[in-house]
Amino acid sequence: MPAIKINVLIVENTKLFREMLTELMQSHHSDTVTCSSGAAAIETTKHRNFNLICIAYHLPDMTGDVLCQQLRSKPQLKNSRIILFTCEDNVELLKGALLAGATDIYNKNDFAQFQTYIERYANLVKSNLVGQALLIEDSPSQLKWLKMHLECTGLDVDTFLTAEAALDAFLENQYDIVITDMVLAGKMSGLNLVRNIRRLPSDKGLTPIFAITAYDEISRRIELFQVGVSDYMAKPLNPEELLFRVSNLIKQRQLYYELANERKVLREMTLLDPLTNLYNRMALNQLLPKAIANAKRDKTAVSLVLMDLDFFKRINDDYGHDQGDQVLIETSNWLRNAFRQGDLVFRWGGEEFVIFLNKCTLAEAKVLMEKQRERFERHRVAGHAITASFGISGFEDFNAETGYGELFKQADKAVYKAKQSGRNCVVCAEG
Ligand SMILES: Nc1nc2c(ncn2[C@@H]2O[C@H](COP(=O)(O)OP(=O)(O)OP(=O)(O)O)[C@@H](O)[C@H]2O)c(=O)[nH]1
Repeated sequence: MPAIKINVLIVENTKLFREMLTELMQSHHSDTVTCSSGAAAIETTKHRNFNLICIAYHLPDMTGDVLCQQLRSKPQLKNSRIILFTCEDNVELLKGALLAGATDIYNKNDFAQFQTYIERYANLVKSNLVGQALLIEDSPSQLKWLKMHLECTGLDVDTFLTAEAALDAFLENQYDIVITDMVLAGKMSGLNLVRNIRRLPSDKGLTPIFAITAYDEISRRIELFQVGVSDYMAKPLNPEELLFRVSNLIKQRQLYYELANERKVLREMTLLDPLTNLYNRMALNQLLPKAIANAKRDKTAVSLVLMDLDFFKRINDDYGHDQGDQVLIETSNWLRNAFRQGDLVFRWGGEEFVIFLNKCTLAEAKVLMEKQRERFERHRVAGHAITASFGISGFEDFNAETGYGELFKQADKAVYKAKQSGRNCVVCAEG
């Protein structure tokens, strides 16, 4: 059974477009009602709720934004998605429609875009989640209601009225998400339950926690995030929003596991540096010659950077080896997130890193590395002021015999020059 039934109201007086929309909605098994005027839509929604309303901007008796405003004022349609359709690109008109309460606006001439939107919406609504949820709520009726909605998505749900009992279950079992009210029946509050979970070592402590609260004030929200909840919603809960948010958290969690597993496999293959989790020298020897040969074949420019931290030995000598390690770890985390997909970052050894920049000319690489150099200058790394020197080589001449070995040699010479020139600078190889 799908978690949420899609009820659609289509307000459109052009027969062809009305039929196109109806067909699309029915292909996703939604209940569809059609009207051809604003007045008919107002009448139809007198006592009915729709979670999706599609309105043509030009209706025989009113414009779509006026109808949108009237529908929005009905309490049962407060949270509906209202989509307006127009053929016009008039910015003021579009702005007015959003102000009137439209969720989004689609151009009638780009039906494919709307099809994609509906597919995504339908997939999310009907998504079959696989996982185990721990649900804690002190009101038995609310607990039953929440359990029913969560189970409709495919989740297995264990329920508890108190945090104490829930925590015992949490320690014994493997849950993909914890959904908890903040005010609970026992002595332990929802906040304390979150604190207890976050304190746990290992992956258990990272389980997504979704908080439900009766009080939606800024200070409470900040408090929730501070103790470590992943997301929250204030009562009264809208089941559709709740399920989307819960589904997002579970998918993020699953993605995290997939990445963690991938990393484990790589480490086992001894391609990752154990301290920084960056690719190591062995990975470099496997990946770089191939990447450079591919670039040559595709005639795309690439650049190779050698980055060497300046006076790194002093950190070890003055603050200890652990602090030195922290600097290396934080530097690696920076570098890992600093470049585009397709670029590769390696720990070459000690405090030396190699960065392969795909589809990047020497001039572009210089600008990028200048930014990284400034970043070191501006921000402390693991609490320490440290700078770095960069040597860059690149190839744009695709007929030349230059391969990985030559590029590496040139970058190495350039970084040597950077060190000789006083460090904290970027030097490009002369070719
Ligand atoms: N903490 C820590 N230190 C390391 C690691 N690998 C290498 N080192 C240290 O890194 C230091 C590198 O020192 P040097 O080669 O003199 O380089 P530097 O002090 O950065 O000086 P310049 O490169 O000339 O600016 C040595 O003291 C190594 O022991 C590591 O994994 N962790």
